[in-house]
Amino acid sequence: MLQRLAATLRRPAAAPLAAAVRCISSGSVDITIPLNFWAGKRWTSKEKCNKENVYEPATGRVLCHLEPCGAVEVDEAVEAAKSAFGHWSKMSGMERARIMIEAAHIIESRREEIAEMEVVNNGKSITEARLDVDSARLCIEYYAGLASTLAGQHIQLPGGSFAYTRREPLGVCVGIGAWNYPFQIAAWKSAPALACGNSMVFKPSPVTPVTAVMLAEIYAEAGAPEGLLNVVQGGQETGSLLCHHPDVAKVSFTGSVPTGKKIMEMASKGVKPVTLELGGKSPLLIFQDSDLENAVRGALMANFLSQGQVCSNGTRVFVQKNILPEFVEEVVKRTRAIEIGDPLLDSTRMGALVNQPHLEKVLSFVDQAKKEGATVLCGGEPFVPSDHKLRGGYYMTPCVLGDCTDEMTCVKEEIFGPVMSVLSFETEEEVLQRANDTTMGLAAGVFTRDVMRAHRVVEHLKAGSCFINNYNITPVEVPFGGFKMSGIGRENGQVTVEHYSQLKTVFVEMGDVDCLF
Ligand SMILES: NC(=O)C1=CN([C@@H]2O[C@H](COP(=O)(O)OP(=O)(O)OC[C@H]3O[C@@H](n4cnc5c(N)ncnc54)[C@H](O)[C@@H]3O)[C@@H](O)[C@H]2O)C=CC1
Repeated sequence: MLQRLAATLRRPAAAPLAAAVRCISSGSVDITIPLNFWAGKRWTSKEKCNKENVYEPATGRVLCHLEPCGAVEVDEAVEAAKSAFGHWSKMSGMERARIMIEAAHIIESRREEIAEMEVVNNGKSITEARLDVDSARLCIEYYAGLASTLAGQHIQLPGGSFAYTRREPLGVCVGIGAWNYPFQIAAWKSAPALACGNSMVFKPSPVTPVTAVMLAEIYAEAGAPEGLLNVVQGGQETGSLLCHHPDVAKVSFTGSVPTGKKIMEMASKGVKPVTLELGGKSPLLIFQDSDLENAVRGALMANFLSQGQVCSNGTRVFVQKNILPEFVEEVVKRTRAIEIGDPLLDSTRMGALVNQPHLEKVLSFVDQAKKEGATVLCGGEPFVPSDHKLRGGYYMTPCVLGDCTDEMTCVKEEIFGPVMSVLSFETEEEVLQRANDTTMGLAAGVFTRDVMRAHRVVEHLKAGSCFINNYNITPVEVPFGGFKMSGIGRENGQVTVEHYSQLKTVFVEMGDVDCLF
């Protein structure tokens, strides 16, 4: 394990390797080895043009260079996946499960190393990165468990004839990921795909190319056939080559709504099924009979995980008028206390946003909110850590906006940063109408002690993932996905098997052919 990491990273000459492996520090990592992976090996890209810098958000340093894959490399990766599909799809569910469980064990043993690389490339706190690695592992374990349960039906027909159904894999699936949960997204897509007997070519976001390759290597080390999970690097051109590829059977995408629409359009040319996990502008409803302590905790969890860069975040926090002052006082106090800084430190609760343009975009939403009449109750400013090496990092103070109204940009548009908009409401009917008044429908939450109200409200919320008295909980056994423009299909849970397999019906005649001619 240590050797593999040593090969992955080039450290400053003075740093003793063993010590450096045990405690990566922000600003100390350079990645020089290739980040593409297919047919069981890492590959450099043949396309030397359009090289892009990949940054370390905590420091603003260049971490590595990304060379996007072109048509030749995409073909090679798809070819490798086709070849692996030939072996993998013929294995029994139990045989596939054994390899997936082994991959989960390797992830467990390399938890810290993977989490550290996620932090270095993404900027989130090490505490959260560890949980993401755990979620990836659990997802692989969960689908390994389901692999041997895939089965069809037997249907008795007249005269002793019968039919049966077979649940078959689709073939080579493509996964395209966003930058906010790089390792976890790769696992959430590959685990159900592989459990169903498919192979996969995964394209991470060009902003966070590092950890998906580690997952591909882990499957290979666990005994998967060469080419089972392949990683090609690149941006929209590489993604579009994958979506249009004639040997690709399905595309599963996580990212923004505008890109999701393009993916669907491209896939439609080949009548390929898509799974789309897109953005949100989710509501969180806090009624006056809530347990206030839990409601405040829920609002913080709904807004500030991963520096607010979470698709399911409940950024429209509707608070019933009577408890608004108390709620705001407590939420602001706790937001001010969030420890911002070096994401590799255990004490840090909020790291750096993913890159400079994104930080500027989030800050401009705060400026716009002020212009439109919202009150900044705390935060919303660039943050410069005292540690000198972090001064080029992309930090901001988490922000709570008060006096918000439904028409404001901060309430209508997805900010994808640590900005909570607080709104006041009076009645259940009113808040439901306002909560549903959006083209998105990824998630929604309600805090109340009234059990009847909780279920009534949830029934009327137009969102794919609803939370009662909690928020942003994503156990892998539970389906996750959106209504309306937040997406199509689901990730996690048993239902996802249906999105990565197809049903074949076999009719069996036991008598003579009843011919009309
Ligand atoms: N619903 C969900 O589960 C999640 C949704 N998101 C959404 O993702 C967005 C942020 O992530 P970004 O990476 O900026 O999104 P994005 O849509 O810009 O990019 C996502 C991925 O699509 C690729 N891509 C871009 N254009 C493409 C094209 N024309 N053809 C094929 N691939 C293309 C990118 O290279 C990247 O890998 C937010 O809006 C957020 O809400 C993020 C995480 C989870």
